[in-house]
Amino acid sequence: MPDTPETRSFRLGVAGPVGTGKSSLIATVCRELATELRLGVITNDIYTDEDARLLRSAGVLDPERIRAVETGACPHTAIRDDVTPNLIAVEDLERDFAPLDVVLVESGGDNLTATFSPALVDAQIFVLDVAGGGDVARKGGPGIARADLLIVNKTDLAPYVGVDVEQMVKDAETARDGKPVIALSRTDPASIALLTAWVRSMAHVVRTGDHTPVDPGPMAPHSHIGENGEVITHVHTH
Ligand SMILES: Nc1nc2c(ncn2[C@@H]2O[C@H](COP(=O)(O)OP(=O)(O)OP(=O)(O)O)[C@@H](O)[C@H]2O)c(=O)[nH]1
Repeated sequence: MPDTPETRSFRLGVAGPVGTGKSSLIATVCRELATELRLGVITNDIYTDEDARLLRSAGVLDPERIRAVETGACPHTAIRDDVTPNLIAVEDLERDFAPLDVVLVESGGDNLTATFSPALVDAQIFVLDVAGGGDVARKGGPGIARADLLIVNKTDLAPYVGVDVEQMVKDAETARDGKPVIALSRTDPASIALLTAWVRSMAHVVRTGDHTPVDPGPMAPHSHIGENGEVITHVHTH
């Protein structure tokens, strides 16, 4: 179905390495904003609908508004190269619950270089966590350097993993040339308020037509082991 101003939502991607807290962040956004904004969620998992089920069981949004895309072996392909299954899922959700204000699209947990195509989302959040090590923000990559928002997540764990959050945020800010960075923990209400303020303000900017989606750039060439043990190499050039 073609997009019309009435049915088109703000499509917000959430990407980042496995286990950095993407689903939890989406649950937090839903918990905080579901009474204020009309929300929907699309999850991407390789072989299951695990993330969608987890979010439904969190009870933060009408379960019907949370749908899963199973991506097959290469999770970033579904958010970067062949976004059709995700676009169909987003448009179905927008049609079934029209009008929606925001559809959050969670990528399958991947590596440091996976990013969304601007053909699928209007803006994207890249999620790191302190448990991945304090130096990870310095390693760069398209998501860290150019996502619309970078989250340094699970700051409550920093003392246990010996990470200096302030330094990690400084490193991230240096890598990002002034683009926003939020140090987040689900146990820190002030950090959650910063996140929801950002979502709210992006939703407004997108709605008023004052936002141009930016492509963070392609991911590096890499290989996966396929279901039958074969090596599958991907070279993403766009
Ligand atoms: N201490 C702490 N743990 C967190 C926080 N946010 C998420 N977690 C935990 O981190 C783990 C991974 O969180 P998820 O939200 O499932 O991470 P994900 O990035 O969606 O994971 P994949 O979809 O598998 O890539 C879970 O055990 C969460 O409970 C946080 O702010 N603090």
